[in-house]
Amino acid sequence: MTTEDLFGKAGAQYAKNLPFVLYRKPEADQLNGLFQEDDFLHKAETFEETGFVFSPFDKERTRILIPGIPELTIDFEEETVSVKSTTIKTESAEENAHINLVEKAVAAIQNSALQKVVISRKQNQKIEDVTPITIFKRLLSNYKTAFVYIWHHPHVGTWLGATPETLLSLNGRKFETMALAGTQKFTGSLAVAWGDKEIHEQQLVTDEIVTNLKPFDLGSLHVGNRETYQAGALLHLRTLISGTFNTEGQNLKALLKALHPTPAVCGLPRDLAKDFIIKEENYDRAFYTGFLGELNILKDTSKKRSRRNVENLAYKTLKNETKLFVNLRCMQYADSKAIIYVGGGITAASNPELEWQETVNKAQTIASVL
Ligand SMILES: C=C(O[C@@H]1C=C(C(=O)O)C=C[C@H]1O)C(=O)O
Repeated sequence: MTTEDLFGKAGAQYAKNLPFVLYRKPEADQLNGLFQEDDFLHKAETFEETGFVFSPFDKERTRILIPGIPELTIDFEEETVSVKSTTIKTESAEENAHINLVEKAVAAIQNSALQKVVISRKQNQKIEDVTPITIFKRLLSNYKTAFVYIWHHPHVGTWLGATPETLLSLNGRKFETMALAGTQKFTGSLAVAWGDKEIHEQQLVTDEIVTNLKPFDLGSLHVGNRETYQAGALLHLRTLISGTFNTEGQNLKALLKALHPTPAVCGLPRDLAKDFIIKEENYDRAFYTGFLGELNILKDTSKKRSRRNVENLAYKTLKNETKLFVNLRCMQYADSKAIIYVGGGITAASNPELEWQETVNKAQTIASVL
């Protein structure tokens, strides 16, 4: 299918108010899409389903599935789309409420076993005369290293995002995940200094992911070096974590239960952080900080034709692949407004005003495509 056909199909689907998702994986040279012919709300219950899963932050709530095998484009080339960036306007009441909540989180960390908690908020932004598919095109053009998507379901709404964070990539016995935390503005160079707060906060995430993976039947585990990673106008600290399981066909449900929500979006210890979030945040995160992506898609992973394997060409290596991302840097599209979701990790060393500013910076990177 051509890119134009895929966009045409998505536009028609949106006009008919039927479920669909369009997405591009990080650095990929293909655009993918999945379309549903009716408005049935399918659920991902066992994680043995095939399709595209869209899961809320709260594991107890419905995880939505658009079933099937994704269509892909063969001629995808990113257009460079220029946009006049919208500037976020914040209210002082929002600022005070966020700062108070961060202060409360710091006090809870000082006075209990809580070590880190991610505090977030939503920000409404007026938009005019722009379709969600146009916003998606702008995200594609601005965030080449991100997982970029537009997801629509008539019973749920329209969500868009460009997330820098992989939750889990699983192909046969091989897996990859990452610890991403710590934020500063990108000002032209990756050679930046990081404070102790950010290094500590990110190390907590790495350690917790490794601890949660250890009970599985691992063949190997590799924890990469901590590196500075650019996500649009922001920089983060990132550690890639990869390895193999001893057998194929891991219990995906159990793995996701172990990994999600990571301390990058919830906190540590997980239950204490989650209780704090549910009790204190005072709004519904819905799909923000949940996860999304391809579930159990059969992929041909055989090596490209070479002299050595030419006689083996009859034996294609078909493996089930799952590629899930954390739903960050995202927004909900509603008639004339975008609801942008942003947060940041709080530790004992957090400065409440700086944490507020971090959420403004994050909202601003998303608003730059509106
Ligand atoms: C929670 C968000 O991002 C997470 C929190 C970060 C931080 O606290 O510095 C950085 C990257 C993400 O792990 C968000 O973007 O809304």
